[in-house]
Amino acid sequence: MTSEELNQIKIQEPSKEIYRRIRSEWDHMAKPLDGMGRFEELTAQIGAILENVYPDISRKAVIVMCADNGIVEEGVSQSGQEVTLAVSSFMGKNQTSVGKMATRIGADVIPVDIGINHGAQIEGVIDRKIAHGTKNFRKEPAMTESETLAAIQTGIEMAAYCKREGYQLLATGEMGIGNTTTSSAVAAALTGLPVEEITGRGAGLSDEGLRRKRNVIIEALKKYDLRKEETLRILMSVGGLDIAGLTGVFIGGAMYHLPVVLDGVISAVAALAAERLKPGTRAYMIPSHKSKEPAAKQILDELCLSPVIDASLALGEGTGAVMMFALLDMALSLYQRQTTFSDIHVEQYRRYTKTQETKETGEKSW
Ligand SMILES: O=C(O)c1ccc[n+]([C@@H]2O[C@H](COP(=O)([O-])O)[C@@H](O)[C@H]2O)c1
Ligand SMILES: Cc1cc2nc[nH]c2cc1C
Repeated sequence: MTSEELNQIKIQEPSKEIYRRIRSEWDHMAKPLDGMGRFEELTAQIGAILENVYPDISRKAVIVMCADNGIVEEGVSQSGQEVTLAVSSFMGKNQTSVGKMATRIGADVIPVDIGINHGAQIEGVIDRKIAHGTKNFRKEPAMTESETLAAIQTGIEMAAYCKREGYQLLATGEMGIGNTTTSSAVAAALTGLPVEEITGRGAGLSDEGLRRKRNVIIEALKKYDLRKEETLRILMSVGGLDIAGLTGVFIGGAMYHLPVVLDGVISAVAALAAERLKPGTRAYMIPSHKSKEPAAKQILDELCLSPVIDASLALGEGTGAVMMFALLDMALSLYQRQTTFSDIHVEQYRRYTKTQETKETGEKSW
């Protein structure tokens, strides 16, 4: 994919009419007004995206982008790159955390090798390797422009594949040692927020390691002199193949009308990159949780996405998004098998306040 081809992609809005109808259906149900809280809004958004007043989300998949990061050489993570291969190999057998959680609720895990630093073909992992990991961004840009665009294209193609396979709800996940460093660097460059404020300990790091991680990012941001609006150059310089791949999954979700549930900080950074590259993509994003990593809250605020789970999760792989799958399943099962006020012979509750009136008309601006 060329940057020109990326520029030409058009994102349409989800259906406001279906959104309004679903909000109104929730109001007919025998329950307090807005009793299902944020889930009324989120299920309406899912229906609007899938263009169905009674959306079916029985087929769900989490696309897990697996890749290595050259910056790990600088001691920004507790382990080495070999752990990416080790965990990804188990993921191919559905034996990591996300596999266990997804199996429990009948969702599929689709691991993608988009850049693991190893030559082996991994059983159960889709081989879309673009490079054997990225370069060490302290010394040179993490990726070339064509690698970055190829990673975005891979993500878009994975969303297209899921659409063809009949999935109705996607989630983003990743596995890659060092990717909280790349995520914090991309987050700082996209938002202009101070590195100290948005860089955490990732999978686990000593005080000295955290100081080193912050300094490496500060130094790189000076070196590349990135402007907030240069999304592609930011991804290339200090990002990763997994982040760029997930950026593509968000864009693909919007192109093929599939809702995409975010996971943790890496997903959130990719979501912001997607919205910056293709404004309007945000309307297809479903928040899940607020990661323990400090950048997550700031990025979600920037996207005006409000997570429903606040449990200091920091596992990655798409685990928090799969938890959200279960919650959405429950909310929709209630909606689909609804008992209405007329079923129980009680008059429907009315809306009185101004905000309630807005909800009644179902006005939604994405
Ligand atoms: O999802 C998150 O918010 C999250 C927060 C901290 C760590 N992780 C996971 O931990 C790995 C990155 O940690 P690190 O310390 O190597 O940058 C990577 O494989 C992520 O899936 C994930
Ligand atoms: C073991 C392990 C599993 C992971 N899953 C996602 N990130 C991870 C990081 C580590 C270190």
